[in-house]
Amino acid sequence: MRDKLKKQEQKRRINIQETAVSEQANLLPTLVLGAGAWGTALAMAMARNGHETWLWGRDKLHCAEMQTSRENAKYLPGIAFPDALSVVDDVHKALQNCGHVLISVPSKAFVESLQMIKPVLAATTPVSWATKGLAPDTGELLYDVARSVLGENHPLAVISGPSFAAEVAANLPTAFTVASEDGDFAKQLAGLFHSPTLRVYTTYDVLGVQIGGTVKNVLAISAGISDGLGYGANARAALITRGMAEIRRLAAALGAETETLFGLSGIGDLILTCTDDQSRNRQLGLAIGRGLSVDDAVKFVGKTVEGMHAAREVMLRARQADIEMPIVEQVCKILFEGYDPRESVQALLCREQKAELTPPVN
Ligand SMILES: NC(=O)C1=CN([C@@H]2O[C@H](COP(=O)(O)OP(=O)(O)OC[C@H]3O[C@@H](n4cnc5c(N)ncnc54)[C@H](O)[C@@H]3O)[C@@H](O)[C@H]2O)C=CC1
Ligand SMILES: O=C(CO)COP(=O)(O)O
Repeated sequence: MRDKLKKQEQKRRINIQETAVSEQANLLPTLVLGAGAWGTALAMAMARNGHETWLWGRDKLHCAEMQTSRENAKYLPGIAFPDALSVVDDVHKALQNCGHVLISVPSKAFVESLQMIKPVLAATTPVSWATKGLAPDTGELLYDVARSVLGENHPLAVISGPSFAAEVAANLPTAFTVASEDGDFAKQLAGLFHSPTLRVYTTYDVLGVQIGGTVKNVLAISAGISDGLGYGANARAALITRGMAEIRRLAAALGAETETLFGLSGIGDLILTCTDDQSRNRQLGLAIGRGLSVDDAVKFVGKTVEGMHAAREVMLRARQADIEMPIVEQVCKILFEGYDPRESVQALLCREQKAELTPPVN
């Protein structure tokens, strides 16, 4: 009886996989721009589903190495590329022939990537990105930046959620969210990734997903600082919870759905990055808390730390919206004004007494 059930389950799984692969096979290839950790892991996830995926990186030598070794030894060593993944040299040709572009570069290179694809891309090719952050200086949401550079005709989507590249590449169970105002595109994009190890949810709330994914990086720096100072588990939990209140205030002020912030791209990613040492934002905070100067901590981590880039812009958006974000404010003071992390924690503790919840007014 047990064997029969096992066989039925195996058959069901094979059927699901075959359906997914045959549906995806009808789609034109996806071009992933950015051969760092995340771009590569996402490309591998699609290719494992049988979807033809092209990976492009700006570093020609790195790309040549990947073509020969069939792995990204620089960012994800020891994990072989699936057959459906190819590393491409000619980005213009790939842009002209792909069915979808996924941008996975750091936020500081996002506009540059859009400007590169704009003149070459067919008029209605969908564009998605996995970049987390805001436009440098202006603090604009990347969705707005993409609309303004690409115009109205390209369906757009954001990929976000609690997902370390190394774990996705290693095929460990993961869930994340795809957000788009175009429901069909959201479903199609989610389908490219969805597999027995990768659950992909869809939403229309592009605003909430972007805010959660951006602010959690700044908060992960604060959690790292607190842990680096040795302040303990209570302090970390307080920072995560009060940090969540800051995300919620900013999101509400900008018009996002509160529910999104309690989903994968909000609390999910906040917990992940504030608590696990794989997070580069947390690593930066830990190094600062343990006594390194900000410059030395940046060198020590030596990788993309989006919270460092987003902190000022998040604060700018908070001031424009006239809301308080005291943890983000203290992170900015430590990162850019030379504040001692201990003074900053004191400043947070010495804030006036507040109610967590007040009774509703009749
Ligand atoms: N690594 C992770 O686990 C995750 C990363 N992300 C986000 O994905 C984005 C990319 O991060 P990672 O891949 O981790 O960074 P990374 O540091 O591993 O790689 C970034 C890549 O972008 C390339 N790059 C930089 N400027 C470029 C440009 N102008 N044009 C083309 N390529 C350029 C670099 O050469 C490098 O290969 C970030 O916004 C990050 O927050 C999101 C979720 C998970
Ligand atoms: O966004 C991430 C996981 O969801 C990666 O976090 P870090 O950029 O802090 O490593």
